[in-house]
Amino acid sequence: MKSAMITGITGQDGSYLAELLLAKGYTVHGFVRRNSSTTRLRLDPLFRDKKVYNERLFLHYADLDDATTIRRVLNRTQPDEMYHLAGQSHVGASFDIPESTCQFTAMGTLKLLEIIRDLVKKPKFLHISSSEIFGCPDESPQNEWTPMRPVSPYGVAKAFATQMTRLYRESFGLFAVNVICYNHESPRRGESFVTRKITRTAAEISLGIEDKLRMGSLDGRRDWGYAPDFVDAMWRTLQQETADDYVLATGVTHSVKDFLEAAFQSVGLDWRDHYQSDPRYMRPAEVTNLVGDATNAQRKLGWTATTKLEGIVKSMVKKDLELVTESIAKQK
Ligand SMILES: C[C@H]1O[C@H](OP(=O)(O)OP(=O)(O)OC[C@H]2O[C@@H](n3cnc4c(=O)[nH]c(N)nc43)[C@H](O)[C@@H]2O)[C@@H](O)[C@@H](O)C1=O
Repeated sequence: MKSAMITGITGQDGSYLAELLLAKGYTVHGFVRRNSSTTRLRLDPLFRDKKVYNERLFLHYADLDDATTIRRVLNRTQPDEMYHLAGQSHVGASFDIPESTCQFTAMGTLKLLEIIRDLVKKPKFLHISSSEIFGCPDESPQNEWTPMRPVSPYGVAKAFATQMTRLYRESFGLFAVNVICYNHESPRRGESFVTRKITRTAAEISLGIEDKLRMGSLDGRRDWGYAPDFVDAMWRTLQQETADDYVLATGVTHSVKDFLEAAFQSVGLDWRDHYQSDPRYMRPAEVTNLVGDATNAQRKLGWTATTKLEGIVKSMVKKDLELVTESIAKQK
């Protein structure tokens, strides 16, 4: 049976990917950062299955800049596939912390590529890139050949890592893939991203424990897909004979305002009664209208994004209503 290593296993995509690979019979390893909390909520369902937890799921401490530990663990575990999903992924935050964003997202990826280049048994490597590499592009929709014109420190870091992944494929012969992911959401999305912030606050307002939703610009449009669809495509990319780059997107955009309206409507509220503009959430530069062309993924992987935004909003609001209700009950 195959084995895989996942960086960023505790995140939204990492947890869905771990589930998918375990269901396919893989042994799954994950790198996790050491901190004082051992709570890993998104992996809890996997930890509860004692057979999986004891025999096929292994977590290893290593920060992305700890090359010695990463090399040692990779030498010991010898995975067939490596999915590199970790890094500072908040675009807004990258304007406040550009150095650490580049250290982990850009240099962290280069370090992994360097380690793999030296391994005797080289795993197939996937780098999760981002539509942020296109920034404000001249063409729409964007594909794998659209020039990179990033407008955030995060986008610049991802552009560097994407180009390095291509270079290690073309110059050093690694099986190295970029998946250029447009926004992808789910009930496991981090609460500081706009979709989850909206669904969480809509749930709180409808249950009477919050009144206002403070936000930045509502004008941006996003090509929003569903995270479990995206991790399925990630797995497919490493089952191919040759490595390539793939845009993963739905090809349809909606505005932040559309999302807001849909989420509030689903709990019977009008967002205009609760929305408050807050300059803290405005960014120095915005990508306004990114939309992806996933033809390459469709043709080579047989993949299309299946879940529509309406279904994503509903599933997120439903989960947040459950979570907020639970936390209110605990406080009583
Ligand atoms: C593809 C790409 O996708 C994601 O990056 P993002 O598109 O920046 O996602 P977001 O949910 O932070 O913002 C979406 C939009 O919503 C606006 N917005 C308004 N008010 C708030 C607000 O209060 N919070 C946030 N976070 N955004 C706000 C914000 O200005 C922007 O126009 C990451 O996964 C990234 O890793 C990635 O690769």
